[in-house]
Amino acid sequence: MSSSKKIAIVGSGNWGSTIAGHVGEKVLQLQDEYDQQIVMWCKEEILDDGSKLTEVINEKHENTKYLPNKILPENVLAVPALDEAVKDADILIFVIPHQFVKQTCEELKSKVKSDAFAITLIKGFYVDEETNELLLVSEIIKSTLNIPCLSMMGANIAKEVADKVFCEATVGSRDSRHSEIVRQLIDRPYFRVRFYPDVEIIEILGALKNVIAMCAGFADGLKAGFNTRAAILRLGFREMINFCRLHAKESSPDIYLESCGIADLIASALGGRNYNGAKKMAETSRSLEDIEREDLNGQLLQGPGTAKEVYTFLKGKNLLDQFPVFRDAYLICQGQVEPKQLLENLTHHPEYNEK
Ligand SMILES: NC(=O)C1=CN([C@@H]2O[C@H](COP(=O)(O)OP(=O)(O)OC[C@H]3O[C@@H](n4cnc5c(N)ncnc54)[C@H](O)[C@@H]3O)[C@@H](O)[C@H]2O)C=CC1
Ligand SMILES: O=C(CO)COP(=O)(O)O
Repeated sequence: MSSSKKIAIVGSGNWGSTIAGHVGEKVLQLQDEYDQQIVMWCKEEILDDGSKLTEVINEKHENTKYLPNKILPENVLAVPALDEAVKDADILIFVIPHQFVKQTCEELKSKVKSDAFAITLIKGFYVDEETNELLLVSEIIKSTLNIPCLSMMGANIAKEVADKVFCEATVGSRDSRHSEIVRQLIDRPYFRVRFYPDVEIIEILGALKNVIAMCAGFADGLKAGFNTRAAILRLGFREMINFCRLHAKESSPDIYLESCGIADLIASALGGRNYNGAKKMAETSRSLEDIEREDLNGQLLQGPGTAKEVYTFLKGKNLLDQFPVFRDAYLICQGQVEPKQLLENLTHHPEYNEK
């Protein structure tokens, strides 16, 4: 790595733009160690008034579509060409909706520096169709680009981070040099980070909480009592932990109590987009696809796609009965069962058979 490290943000949505601004401000304080310009890959779009999104971002220093009314530091440069954005980057921060990861990584093949490293902030995963095993975003980045990949997840609703409201996050890293760089770039008095070696579990928790947050939304939309809503979160969290244990039995037990675990679930179930979308669905009977398309102005829900992957994985392992909250979340998203079924099925949850 050269002495002045270059940073590329692969993504420019609601969280992508927020983190670009966050890191942009931070490198101004760090001076010589980091290139002072943050390059942010922005998939080009023509806005309603005919202007190009990248040009608007670079002229107004505001992502008017995905992070309106938040001014970005002037050292954040939106770049429409993916290969140009990552060229010479030493640190790549991946923050696109998970459904675009494979295609984006394919486009990046052989385009990144061999001694670069990546960190994923993306909440979602795939299931490999042949093996029925999880295919994590960090693994796709690692295997396609041939560079190490860390993960960072936590209770980080973008708008609040952009407003500099206190939050924390959990970073998965097995390399102390990379950890130190992430600490330098992210950690601030209002954004504290903690480190664990469990890159994969951190990432799986970040994906799973979107599904359980949707269940909280279904329950709230149905005006379930506070006790029932709490039960959904507890049983959902239990299923998250059990799901993680299917993947890696040796994770640090404390990881579930970190920001990437219980805290992200709480934040998302109080005010995340997946929660809000699911609540609207239960209240109005509009489909999640319609809600996403009509109400979110291009921002994307990660919960429905993840619910499908989780369902496929559990079905392939004949474990659906052990995970009724995850099972019902998918069936509700598909319109195959009514949201109220989720509440009715709680009484038969396998938790009650154990002790
Ligand atoms: N928004 C939030 O509060 C948080 C989001 N995250 C996670 O970060 C990831 C990215 O989320 P956001 O930045 O909020 O995105 P977003 O929900 O704002 O999505 C819009 C972005 O998707 C991009 N996009 C659309 N089609 C694309 C394609 N074919 N290829 C690549 N990009 C395409 C758009 O250009 C735009 O930048 C997600 O996995 C999300 O779960 C994590 C923490 C907080
Ligand atoms: O991940 C998030 C907060 O940590 C945001 O969740 P949503 O995508 O549901 O808004």
